[in-house]
Amino acid sequence: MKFYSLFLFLFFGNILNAQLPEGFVYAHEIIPDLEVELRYFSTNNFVGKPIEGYHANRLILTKNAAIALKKVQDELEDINLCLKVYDGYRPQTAVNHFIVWARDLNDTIKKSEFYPNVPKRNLFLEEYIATRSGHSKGSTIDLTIIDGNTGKPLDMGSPYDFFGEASWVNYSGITDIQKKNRQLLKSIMAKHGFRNYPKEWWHFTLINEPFPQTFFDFPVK
Ligand SMILES: C[C@@H](N)C(=O)N[C@H](C)C(=O)O
Ligand SMILES: [Zn+2]
Repeated sequence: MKFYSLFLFLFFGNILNAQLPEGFVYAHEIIPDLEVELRYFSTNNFVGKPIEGYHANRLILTKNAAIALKKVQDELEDINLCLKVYDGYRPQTAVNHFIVWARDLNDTIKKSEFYPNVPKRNLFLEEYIATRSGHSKGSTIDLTIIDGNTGKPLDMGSPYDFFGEASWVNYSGITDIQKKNRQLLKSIMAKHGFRNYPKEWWHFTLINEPFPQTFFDFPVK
């Protein structure tokens, strides 16, 4: 029976993955209980609109990144915590949408929420958003930790995609609990092969990423 289930999983898994480039998976195939809220598929992001290239709330990652992330999730579940992912593979089309949005300096509808202290014209310059993003290589993830019972995110001292010093990993103006939560995320991700981006506590890249030179541009659907 077990063999039969495995056969079905591999067979249908391969059909589902057929639209994805070799080496990519839907993260739920590897981590079925992963919480995913792709912010760029929604209006709850720094642009205030759904971002081009995102057609579904489906997390796509390289298979290597998904397997490593599963180990993080398993370890967190042992202490009644879980991961919540806000972004993973990001098509270049989406990055191009950010670039076009950034040129319109009059559109600051989400400034007070996401970048109150950084001039819009500096968001790329100060490296809060990249014109060629690691996300497009498929092994970079934006995520936080949530409570296993309530589903509430741990307090990280600043919200996801808050661009500014308060989101720098080593920012000193946060409480000890917030520092401890950031360190927990950073250390458990490091243990399973991910390095953190010092300006964003939520942004991690698999150190041995399989496509270090390739920026993909297939849609998220
Ligand atoms: C936009 C933000 N979530 C992010 O991922 N920033 C980094 C620098 C990127 O765009 O790759
Ligand atoms: Zn990121």
